[in-house]
Amino acid sequence: MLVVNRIRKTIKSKVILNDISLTLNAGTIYGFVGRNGSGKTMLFRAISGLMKVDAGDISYQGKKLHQDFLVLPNLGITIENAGLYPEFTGLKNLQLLAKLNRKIDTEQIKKSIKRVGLEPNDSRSFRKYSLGMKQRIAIAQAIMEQPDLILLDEPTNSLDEEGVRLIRQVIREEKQRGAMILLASHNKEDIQLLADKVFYLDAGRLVDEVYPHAE
Ligand SMILES: Nc1ncnc2c1ncn2[C@@H]1O[C@H](COP(=O)(O)OP(=O)(O)OP(=O)(O)O)[C@@H](O)[C@H]1O
Repeated sequence: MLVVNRIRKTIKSKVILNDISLTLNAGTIYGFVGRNGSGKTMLFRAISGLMKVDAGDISYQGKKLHQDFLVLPNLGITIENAGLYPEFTGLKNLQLLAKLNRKIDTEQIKKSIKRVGLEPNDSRSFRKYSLGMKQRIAIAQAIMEQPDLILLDEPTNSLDEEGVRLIRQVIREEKQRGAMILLASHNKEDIQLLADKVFYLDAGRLVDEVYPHAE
């Protein structure tokens, strides 16, 4: 279980996250919606541990972030530019990242690349990838270690129709595997089709909890 307890964040006197509390469970997809700049990405950064909050706390399986661990363990995330090297292939990039945790081997990395519809042995460097391919490899990286918690920020952005279908299927499979998934998206269909529960953010505040199939 992930518990976000009254977190606040102010940057340059602007309140970015305003007293946000959430209790989230495994095997569930949570949708986060709201206008540009409403705080979805910042909330994900706070939950992952990439950004410290000014007040409140975040705990996962009873352990506190920044106290018991620096970043959440067993976390897959697409929000950052994943730190991929432009000169290396997608596979080589993921192999380098996988070395950090030493949890998976090349076969498992290749499987993850295939799952998002890319060719693991593609010899092109990441620099030459199209926007959609970059998006796919970021998702492959987020899921490759079978994390318990997956944070996806606009995962279907810049994907073609087939890519959107495929990535939605991957997200469903990850849920079935038991992962907790946080999904920020401006794509209404993503939210309606995938989310079990939806939170609405407005100017850093969690204003509403809405149900995706209500409309
Ligand atoms: N590096 C930064 N430094 C200062 N303020 C920032 C920074 N990044 C984002 N912000 C501010 O934080 C607020 C929340 O931004 P955030 O990126 O979380 O919004 P979002 O809901 O993800 O938006 P979008 O729908 O455009 O992705 C905005 O007011 C934004 O200007």
